[in-house]
Amino acid sequence: MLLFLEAGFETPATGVAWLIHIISKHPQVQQKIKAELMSTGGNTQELSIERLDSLVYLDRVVNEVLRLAPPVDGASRTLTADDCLPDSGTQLYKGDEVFIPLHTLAHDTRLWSIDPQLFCPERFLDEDKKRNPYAFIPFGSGHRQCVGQDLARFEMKVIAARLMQYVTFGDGGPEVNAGGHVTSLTVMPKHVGVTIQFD
Ligand code: HEM
Repeated sequence: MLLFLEAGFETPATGVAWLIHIISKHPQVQQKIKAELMSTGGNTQELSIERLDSLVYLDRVVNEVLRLAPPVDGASRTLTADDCLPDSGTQLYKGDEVFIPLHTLAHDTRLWSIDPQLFCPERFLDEDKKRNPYAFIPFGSGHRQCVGQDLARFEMKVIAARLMQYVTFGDGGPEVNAGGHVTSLTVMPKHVGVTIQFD
């Protein structure tokens, strides 16, 4: 239970902080989310499961936030048997700990067609749809992958949709909204300063 609280509290909160920081610098992305909300329900404020499911552009935005700024930057595995890496032939031994750099994979130019430094939700629709399956694993992979990932995506999507129904975020300027990062349990944005306009 404690693990669930520890693993499940800060992570989506960090994801939402990154989302607000990033979309504040991309007004056109906010306009597209708002347009999608209008086209799927007009002025109604209700966010049913069906309506949330139909917000496919918002899914791409959440994915792109998790790719550009993954709240967890790595996972690790301990080898239970000797093995070697397929391409390089590097020998690994039982008991070795291997670090899987989730952030690095998500920013490796060899694995992405569209510049991975760019915030581009459309990449999940276009060129990068057929990417290497391990290029984007913000919740890890395999049988120890994050058990809370559906809940986390749902939380981020509901919060983003609700916010976009009521407000538009503006960039608070190069210093207060400088981003950067600070690492504790998660990798959080260091400087988030946005303006909030009520629509
Ligand atoms: C954006 C939010 C989240 C991110 C980025 C995230 C990321 C991760 C990552 C990278 C791992 C390690 C996976 C691996 O080793 O392959 C993990 C494990 C875990 N996560 Fe999440 N997580 C998030 C939200 C949540 C939530 C909401 C919960 C629970 C309510 C949760 C519960 C757990 C648990 C219990 C584990 C350990 C699983 C195991 O060892 O079998 N996480 N998470």
